[in-house]
Amino acid sequence: MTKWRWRKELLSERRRVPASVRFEEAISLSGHLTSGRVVRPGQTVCAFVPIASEPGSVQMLDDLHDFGARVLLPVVIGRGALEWGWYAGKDSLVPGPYGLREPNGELLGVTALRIADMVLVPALAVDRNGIRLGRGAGHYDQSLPLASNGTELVAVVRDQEIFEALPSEPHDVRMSAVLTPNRGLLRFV
Ligand SMILES: Nc1nc2c(c(=O)[nH]1)N(C=O)[C@@H](CNc1ccc(C(=O)N[C@@H](CCC(=O)O)C(=O)O)cc1)CN2
Ligand SMILES: Nc1ncnc2c1ncn2[C@@H]1O[C@H](COP(=O)(O)OP(=O)(O)OP(=O)(O)O)[C@@H](O)[C@H]1O
Repeated sequence: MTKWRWRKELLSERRRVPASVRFEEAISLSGHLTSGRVVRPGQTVCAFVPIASEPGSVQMLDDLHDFGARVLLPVVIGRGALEWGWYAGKDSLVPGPYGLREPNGELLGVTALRIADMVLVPALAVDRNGIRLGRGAGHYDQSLPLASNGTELVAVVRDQEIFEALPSEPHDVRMSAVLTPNRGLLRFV
């Protein structure tokens, strides 16, 4: 099956998930992130503001922040690597392209993710080898090679979105772990 076909099916599955289930799943994701086993206070985490049916919530960003993590969010500038800005609370988010909400503060440049200890990467699915399927804009595939060695790259998906094998291309950056509501953080070997 092509990447395009996978995306279409995964998105239509996600749209069928009731809001109440998404809400509970977001609480679980947040619980894992602030359990002390995934992120430590003082660490820098690149996160994302979920759109449409993506797993997670703005509350999760607040929880991470209250836990003591420093939270960076992506800002889309053109078609290349993502820019980054600090998350400074719900009220600091402003509308961006594709219905995104983005931080309104200073842009820190594309290399800001070098300071991240962990990057939470939005994904439609991930496979057992850490191959991630995104929305197909290629922003993360261009940004993730700029992260420092040892930075944990974590695909955030629903429990049903881990598959045996997904189509991959040479530019796809492998994830080091996946985070799901019910299984928590699973590292790929
Ligand atoms: N929350 C989030 N932030 C992100 C990404 C993402 O996938 N999710 N990106 C990952 O690269 C970058 C933005 N790229 C994007 C590329 C395409 C669409 C998109 O196709 N949006 C749909 C609406 C959403 C839906 O119906 O599911 C659209 O515009 O029709 C969104 C973001 C940076 N920030
Ligand atoms: N490192 C790169 N350099 C240049 N172009 C790239 C790179 N990575 C991806 N692209 C371009 O982006 C397109 C989409 O890539 P891909 O299908 O892997 O996106 P994705 O990982 O699913 O999406 P995203 O990263 O936006 O969440 C590719 O067809 C390619 O043209």
